[in-house]
Amino acid sequence: MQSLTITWYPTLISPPRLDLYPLRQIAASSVLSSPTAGNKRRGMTSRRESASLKSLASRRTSTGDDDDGYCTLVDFAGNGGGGREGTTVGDDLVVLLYHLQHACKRIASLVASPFNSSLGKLSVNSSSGSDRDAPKPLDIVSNDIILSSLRNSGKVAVMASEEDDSPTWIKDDGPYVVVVDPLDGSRNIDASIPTGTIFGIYNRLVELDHLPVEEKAELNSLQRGNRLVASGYVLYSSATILCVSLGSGTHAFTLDHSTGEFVLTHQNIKIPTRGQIYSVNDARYFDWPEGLRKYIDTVRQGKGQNPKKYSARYICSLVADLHRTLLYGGVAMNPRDHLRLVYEGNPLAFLVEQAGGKASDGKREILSIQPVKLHQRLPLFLGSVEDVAELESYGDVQQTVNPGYEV
Ligand SMILES: O=P(O)(O)OC[C@H]1O[C@](O)(COP(=O)(O)O)[C@@H](O)[C@@H]1O
Repeated sequence: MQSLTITWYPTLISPPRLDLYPLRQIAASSVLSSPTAGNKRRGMTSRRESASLKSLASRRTSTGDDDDGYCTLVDFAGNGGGGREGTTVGDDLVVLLYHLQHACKRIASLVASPFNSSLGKLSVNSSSGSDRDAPKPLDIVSNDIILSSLRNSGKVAVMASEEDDSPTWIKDDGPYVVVVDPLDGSRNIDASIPTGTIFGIYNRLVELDHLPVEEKAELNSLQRGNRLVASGYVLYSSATILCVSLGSGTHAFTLDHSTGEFVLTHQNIKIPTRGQIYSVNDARYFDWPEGLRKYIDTVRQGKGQNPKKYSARYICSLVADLHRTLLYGGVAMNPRDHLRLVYEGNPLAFLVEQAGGKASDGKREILSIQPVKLHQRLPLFLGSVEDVAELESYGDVQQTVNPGYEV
């Protein structure tokens, strides 16, 4: 992949390396803490009383309840919030999350920067000859930002990205594998339409350590979605929202620009079991199979299992369309083989299932599909359990006709 050197106006300083940084100090460090609401508490724990940090952490519950109600992502994860049932979130994962969220803040400021508007418009020729869309400079810069954050974390063995033909091996003993779409929806960026970063985190498969680098990089990246340790997205919109699952529930944090922190705003998101919204590019109606047409015609008229007339919403930006679906219910879909299993389908399916929803390719559960190649594409149906199940019951919902759309 081509690399690009671009100067931009950074609004946030680079973080200190936290690879071996004791986790409990992350929450206490004055470099990382917010200067406002949590100030008093953090100041209290910064030095003299660092020994009492552990007791402070245990006072704050894993549900994210805090003495002043201000709970950052690092506080939440560092205090065990959202870990798989009966387990806490390990220090390594918190360090990795810290670096990832910092990278996303940098991308957020880039996406919104008046000095980089032209970056959204250009396309960079991809030399790979693959069937992937030509990346925009912003895609490449975002990719570089994520890669450097993963390197700095010291916790990642391999990164597999939409922007690279093959996975990048980073560190032999990194405990994690990260799959990522650094900037999804960038085709719309010059119109300031919301975009997003999507990521998934797996454990490194130690049983593959003896293999040549290229081989183990690829096999580590092709893990089934049901092996995900964590996944998330960051939505760059009117608010910048980081939505994550660490294996128990789906939680969203909103960027507080006054402190530069992601703050817990939506704990334990539950997708309504039924919605009243469908989200799809329905200009493709005449290329759809019979089953999908019937389903959409039925719910539009209020003649489905939910006897209400459905409404259409389609931003054409996957993270934004999914975020709305998580909150309001319904179904977000792309019925053609377009979205990628490894770094779009799986991470989003994990979030949807952790929020009590359903994720399907129209026939199979997304998380059960064994990926066979990094940039594998598939149809995607995500949303409310009952809506996705009803849609699947029409049988023929995957679009196989794909004339090659220009827009
Ligand atoms: O053209 P369609 O089928 O409506 O696809 C739109 C989808 O493609 C995306 O833009 C992703 O495509 P890329 O990964 O190629 O950028 C999504 O954000 C959006 O949901």
